[in-house]
Amino acid sequence: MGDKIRVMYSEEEVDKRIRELGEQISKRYEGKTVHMICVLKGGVFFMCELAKRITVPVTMDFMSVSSYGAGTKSSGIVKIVKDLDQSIEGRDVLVVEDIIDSGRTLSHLMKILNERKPSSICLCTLLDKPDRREVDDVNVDYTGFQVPDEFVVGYGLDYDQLYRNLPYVGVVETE
Ligand SMILES: O=P(O)(O)OC[C@H]1O[C@H](OP(=O)(O)OP(=O)(O)O)[C@H](O)[C@@H]1O
Ligand SMILES: Nc1nc2[nH]cnc2c(=O)[nH]1
Repeated sequence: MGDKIRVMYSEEEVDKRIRELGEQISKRYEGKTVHMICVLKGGVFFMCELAKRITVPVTMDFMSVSSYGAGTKSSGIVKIVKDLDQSIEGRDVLVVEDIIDSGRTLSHLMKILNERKPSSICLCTLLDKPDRREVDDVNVDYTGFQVPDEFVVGYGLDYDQLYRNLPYVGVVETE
């Protein structure tokens, strides 16, 4: 019973990479407080693990967005389903995502957040699928892994809401 999942990045590989990202981010924000914004739901697992590896002071907020899609294709118009609880004006913001695919969600979201006048804003994603990009204005500051054009699950990423809790990144094998 259940789908077969092929491991793409093991728990150990993901943990190691998150530690490296945590070190880089801690250096960049030395002397500052980093205000981490998690894009729900997929970003939650990465956000928690990354936050534990950051050594400068951290505050957190959460946001949920959905794309107005035409069919299955994202239009890139982002509707805010749950907005941030706090203002980001004057803060050093780090947006944390699980995956960037077409780039449409983040392109739109970063514009919305920039209008709120943060002191700085960076984007960190666990996974990036550059081959799928449809927009060219998404600047990714920190990437865990670049992945090929396969549908990945685990570490926050779902398939029909399942598999988010897998402690590794994998691909659902269809036979
Ligand atoms: O680059 P794009 O093509 O715009 O796709 C990326 C978006 O898709 C995923 O979210 P999803 O809509 O699956 O929501 P979820 O995190 O709640 O599963 C991911 O977390 C990004 O927000
Ligand atoms: N779960 C999942 N969600 C996505 N959203 C965009 N690309 C992907 C993917 O590969 N897996």
